[in-house]
Amino acid sequence: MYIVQIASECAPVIKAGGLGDVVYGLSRELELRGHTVELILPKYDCMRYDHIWGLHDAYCDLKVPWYGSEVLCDVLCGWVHGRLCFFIEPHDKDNWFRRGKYYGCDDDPMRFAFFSKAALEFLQQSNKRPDVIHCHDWQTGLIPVMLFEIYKFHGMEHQRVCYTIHNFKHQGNAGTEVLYATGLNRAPYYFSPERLQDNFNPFALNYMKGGITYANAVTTVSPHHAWEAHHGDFGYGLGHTLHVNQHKFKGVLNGIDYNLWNPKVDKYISEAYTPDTLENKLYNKKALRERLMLGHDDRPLVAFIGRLDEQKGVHLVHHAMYRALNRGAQFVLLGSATSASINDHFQYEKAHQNDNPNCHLELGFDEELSHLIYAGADIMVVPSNFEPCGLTQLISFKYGTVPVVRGVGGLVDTVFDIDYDEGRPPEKRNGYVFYQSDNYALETALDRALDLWYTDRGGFQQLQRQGMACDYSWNIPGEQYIKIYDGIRHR
Ligand SMILES: Nc1ncnc2c1ncn2[C@@H]1O[C@H](COP(=O)(O)OP(=O)(O)O[C@H]2O[C@H](CO)[C@@H](O)[C@H](O)[C@H]2O)[C@@H](O)[C@H]1O
Repeated sequence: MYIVQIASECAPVIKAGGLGDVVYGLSRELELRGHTVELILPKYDCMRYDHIWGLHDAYCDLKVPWYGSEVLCDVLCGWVHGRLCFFIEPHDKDNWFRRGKYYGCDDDPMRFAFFSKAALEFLQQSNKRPDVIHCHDWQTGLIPVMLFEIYKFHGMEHQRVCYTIHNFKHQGNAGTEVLYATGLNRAPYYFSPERLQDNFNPFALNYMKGGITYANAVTTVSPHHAWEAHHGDFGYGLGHTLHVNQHKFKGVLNGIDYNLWNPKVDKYISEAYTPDTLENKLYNKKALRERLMLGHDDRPLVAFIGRLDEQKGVHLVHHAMYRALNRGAQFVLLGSATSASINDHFQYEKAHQNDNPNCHLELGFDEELSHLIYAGADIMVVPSNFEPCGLTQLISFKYGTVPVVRGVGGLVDTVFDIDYDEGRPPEKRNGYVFYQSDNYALETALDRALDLWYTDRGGFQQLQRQGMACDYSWNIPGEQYIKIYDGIRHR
């Protein structure tokens, strides 16, 4: 099969969070299974050019219709750790992808509407006719809309779309201007409840709703979150739209790429290890402590890695830090804040903990350091308010780091409480789970993890090995996506 992935991220060249990991990991898995995969991405000024091999011009003077005129683009092509990627670079007066950041601009809806349009123009003009276009999140929600309303009539009638939602909270809203810019026009047609009209703001179009409505298959990134989004509050207003489209909606649990996330081969960690040589994990704890100038006494090390966003339960991250410190553990945080107020809060905490030999807060994005933290920590906290899948607990398992998580979304599908998950034999359990979102609930799980570390080192190591034995590779999800593609492609 010929599959084109269109997304706003692909790790490690463009990564703001888990979306990038998934786009890369899934593409690699599909290729390993013998399919042809190409990726289309924006060419941001701030992406990691050091991860692209052989970047060269692939298609010059791509003319993309925009507001009844045209925007000239170059398309460059290169390999990102073996994956063939096309990068679209518009020569526009607003410098859409030359902002020094991936997201967070007032005109994000217009930037990514343009990217979606340009990606389709590129396919159309370069005569690429994939069996399946797989697009991701709100940034590419307009792709199926434009494919079936415009490009279908220009030689692309056989293409089918799979649309994956990684985060329902960000849906992409715009007004009529986006219809005139993209050439969709016909405002009354699209501003209807069956098409793109937002379910709560009648004056807004909703890209994600468009993606759900027009795509041939819609997925989110875990079965439990699919249920929550459809039946609970986590669809952020799209529950009804999911209900109407339930015949084509399902949850497929993410995998992680064990070529990249694997303590046996990881080049960013100080000492390789496997379940059989778990004692070598200690060298990584030592290296992490040296790098962050932490003390070296015999204490457990608790970590958090993630975007510092309301989604991640920042109030509980804050509490986990103080609880861990009070219980005599060390605490390491790696995160970049998504709002000024959260950033200010953690900057204040960082200054406050500056001289503490048992605490380190690293505020920013640092891929290399994240690997060493996964390898060096004993316990990883994931106290999310909502979590469509969650990759940090999956990576933690592979590195023998025990997750302490809140039981929501994909965390429910992947973490099984060692003390309380009665539906599963003890040797298949792998972490600690709590359910409420107050401090006390977090303590009930974090304390149990720390108690085991303090009182039964052998038991703790056994739990680490049980996590390492779990298979959260792309193997099974890869197969599930192929089935979905097969079900929608034109025969
Ligand atoms: N400051 C930092 N420095 C270095 N690395 C950092 C970092 N902050 C985060 N990371 C890394 O980024 C990834 C984050 O994964 P998450 O599952 O938390 O994704 P996120 O919430 O962004 O995405 C959404 O998409 C993913 C993928 O579908 C879903 O798993 C998730 O639930 C959903 O919210 C991990 O690889 C983590 O190590």
